[in-house]
Amino acid sequence: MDITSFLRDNNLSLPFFVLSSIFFLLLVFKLAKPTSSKKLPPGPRGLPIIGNLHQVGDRPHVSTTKFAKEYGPLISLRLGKQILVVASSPDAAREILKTQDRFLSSRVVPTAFQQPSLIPHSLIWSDCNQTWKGLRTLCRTELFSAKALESHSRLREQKLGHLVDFLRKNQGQVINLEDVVFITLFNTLTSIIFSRDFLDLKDVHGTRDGLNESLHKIIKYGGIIKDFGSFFPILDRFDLQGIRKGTMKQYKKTFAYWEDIIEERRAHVTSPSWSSKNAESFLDRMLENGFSNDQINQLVTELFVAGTNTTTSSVMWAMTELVRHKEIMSKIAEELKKEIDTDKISDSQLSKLPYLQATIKEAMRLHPPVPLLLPHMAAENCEVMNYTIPKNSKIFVNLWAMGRDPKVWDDPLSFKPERFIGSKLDIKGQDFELLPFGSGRRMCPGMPSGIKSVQLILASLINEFDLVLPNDVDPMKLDMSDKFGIALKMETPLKRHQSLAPFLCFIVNLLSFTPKPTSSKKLPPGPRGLPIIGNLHQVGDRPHVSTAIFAKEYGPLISLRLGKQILVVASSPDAAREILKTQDRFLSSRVVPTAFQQPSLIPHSLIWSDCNQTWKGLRTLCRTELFSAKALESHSILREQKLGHLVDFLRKSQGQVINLEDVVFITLFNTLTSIIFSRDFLDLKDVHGTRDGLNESLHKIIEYGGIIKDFGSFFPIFDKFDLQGIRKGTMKQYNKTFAYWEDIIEKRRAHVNSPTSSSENAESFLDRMLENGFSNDQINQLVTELFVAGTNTTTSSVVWAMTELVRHKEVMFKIAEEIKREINTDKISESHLSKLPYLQASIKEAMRLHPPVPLLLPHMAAETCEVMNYTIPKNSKIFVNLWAMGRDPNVWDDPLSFKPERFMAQNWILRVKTLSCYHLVREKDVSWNAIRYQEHSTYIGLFD
Ligand code: HEM
Repeated sequence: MDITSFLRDNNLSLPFFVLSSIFFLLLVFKLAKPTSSKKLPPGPRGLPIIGNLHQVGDRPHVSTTKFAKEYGPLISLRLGKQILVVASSPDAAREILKTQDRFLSSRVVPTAFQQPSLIPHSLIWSDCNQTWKGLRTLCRTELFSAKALESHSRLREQKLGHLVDFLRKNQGQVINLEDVVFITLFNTLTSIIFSRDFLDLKDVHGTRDGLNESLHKIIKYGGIIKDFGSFFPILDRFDLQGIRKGTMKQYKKTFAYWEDIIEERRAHVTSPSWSSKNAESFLDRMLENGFSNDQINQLVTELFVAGTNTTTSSVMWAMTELVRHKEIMSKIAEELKKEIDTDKISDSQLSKLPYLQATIKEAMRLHPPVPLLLPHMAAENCEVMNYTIPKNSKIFVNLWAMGRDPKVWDDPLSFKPERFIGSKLDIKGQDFELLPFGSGRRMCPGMPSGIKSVQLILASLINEFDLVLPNDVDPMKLDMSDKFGIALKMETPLKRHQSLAPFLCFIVNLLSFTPKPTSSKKLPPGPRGLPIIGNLHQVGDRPHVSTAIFAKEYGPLISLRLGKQILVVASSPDAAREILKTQDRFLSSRVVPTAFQQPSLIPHSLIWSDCNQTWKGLRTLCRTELFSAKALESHSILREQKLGHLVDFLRKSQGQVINLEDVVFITLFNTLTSIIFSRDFLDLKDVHGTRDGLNESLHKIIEYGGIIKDFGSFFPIFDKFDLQGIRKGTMKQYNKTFAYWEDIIEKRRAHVNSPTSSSENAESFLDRMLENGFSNDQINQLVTELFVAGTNTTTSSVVWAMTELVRHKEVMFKIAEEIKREINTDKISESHLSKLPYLQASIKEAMRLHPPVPLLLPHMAAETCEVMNYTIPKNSKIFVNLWAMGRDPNVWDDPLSFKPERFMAQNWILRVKTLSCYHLVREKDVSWNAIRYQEHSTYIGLFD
């Protein structure tokens, strides 16, 4: 029957038939498409906007293991906009890495590696495209095939020989085990790639620097978990955490090490006489394949980053377990004795060491160097264990959770290599309960080389050295916690254990490993805090006062915890000396207050930079042009002129209510703007009424900078959101401020850049900055810092001193007498100051009781270090409480009295920049009010 007769027979119209057929087909299609109606894998409930961000923590392999216990082997989380799926059972891993491998093998590029010039050439971060296939094939053939491994075996053995020789020669000395293993592996790889070593085992004492430091920084950037740009794509392009920029900086430093070698070999390879048989290294092979410098740099760095850190981490974890399990170490030593009859162990002998191999598997089970694999990404929506994984989800496989799961392993937390003896279970990607190198198309291509290196290093070390814990230290008390990164490392590496001193087996001689003196020491004492917020509720709005009270109870060096931030406060001269002198090198970094964390400006900061090149350059420029004796001398006329304006103004305003703080501020500000821009910006006459315009903006910036309850800094997870609007508010005021001198900069830039310009024509500090090639951002940042740091502190000193003089008329009279006696001109000039010791003593006394920056600006510990027998952990914020010291009866007699006489006998040096208080004393009929005390100002007088 045809359709027309069917319709006719059933009394149906054609349109009705067509519509119902479409409806029917859609229904069938919908029912047949299994994924769309499925749900996301279960997981913990998140918060609005941030999702589960606050629940992931710094050790995501551990937190997701906990979630897996509650929600099952496949869970999903939401970090901002990003969906994360984590598999934590062998079955879930099999579905992801085998069944759905085709759809789930794309990559999510971590922010650090999103470098436009390099990422198109990436092996690790490309999706499974042609570039990726070509690179994997090249690496397989030239680096990891049986033939390639064989041809590199001599190199590997040679580098290991250097390590063993080095350890032998350094018996009894402090050695950083992790670093020497890293250097050995790194030099092996650079020898294969560039035919030369780049690092030197002898440099291992002391801190890392140069190439070694840059590589570790790249690895660190790559391992950043709290990468907010990836959670909130809207923020991504701003690189607010400086991850992309920081990584690129280190990349460039790294590339410079082999730039010349590439050029030299490129000349060879492209010469007409070149033949493939001449190829000496992997570099030659890349050049033969027409690789550009960017392609070479990218591949080489990826091999370094992926290959050295993971292998080092595997060796370190295995070694640590062996130190804890002497019986296993002895069994390996026996196996070596039985099977190896040569002096040196070679690649080819490794297959005879099954117990060593079992030990390595066991160490990788408990401590997989890449605990979540590298992040995979779903290229398509697809289905795993009856759940939907949406396109673009990030996917992790939690090897750490599987390795410790009692459903998968008997007695999972015990270290028992025996479990692998006689078992077919291997680490080569076929057994889904044990996948240290991954599985499927993204599996580690370097596995054959990685396994060989770990086996060879461990065998050689155990063969030559007997690792024991001296001083009867219980090895089971070693700290086994780990730290998440590109490769999982020990939180307290082996070298750090003070008591861990492995010694040579046959020559009984100590070979100790870096004992960091800090590890056994405690934090300075302090009041007990609450969970999460710590001591936040106890600090109050006047931290110099609250910490002075704590110091009375807990001693001169205390520690507090504000959220995540550790705060150390010194309140005695001895503690201050240790911080500012003895440990100055380690404790002089800065914590940038939220207000000043402005990506475009902060790299140019003088106040907030660590003691780096920028900082040194800016300090030198300021010293020469602003604060040297010559510069001070050349600006003295300006200073006296502005002071003259203030005196005139006060004379004219007799009998009126004057805000002393504001007129002093304006005077100092105009002095500084005249030095910098050759003009005044504020007008004394505007002082009546409220502050507005530039004056208001500057005060708002100061206010933002001084906010104490800055929650972003206590809870870094919130920092990026700027919930209190501190960064945004400051930037708004900055922009308003900069507008005041924008035109002046442009005008002077045209002058300075003109062909007729000469250095001798420089009229102002602005001209000097322009001569030095400063950008507008650099100028704005330095100028604002000078204003903020210089004017407010000096104003505060003047106002406090003046207030004390008003309270102590007898001191005021003595100063007046001194001036009358010593100075016989009408106007006081700067050259008169040395004749006024009592005035100077009064200023010292005011500064003792009212230090304008009572806690100094926050310092930061660049390294963990020791002060007064306590540990100050790296990244702690450090304050020195001048206010407490100035009022301490152990330091000063009768500390609360204002007595300039106490300074008369001594020869204390204090540089004073202003004398406005003196003039006010002479004009006794002027009154003032509204003195706003800057008791908790956070600004230092750079030149006070
Ligand atoms: C014990 C040492 C090593 C371990 C435990 C290890 C582990 C891993 C893991 C787990 C992955 C990610 C797999 C995935 O995302 O599914 C990986 C990827 C990778 N590894 Fe290794 N690795 C080691 C040594 C090496 C070495 C020596 C090299 C090269 C010199 C290397 C080069 C790579 C590369 C290039 C990738 C990315 C592959 C791709 O995305 O296609 N690895 N490795």
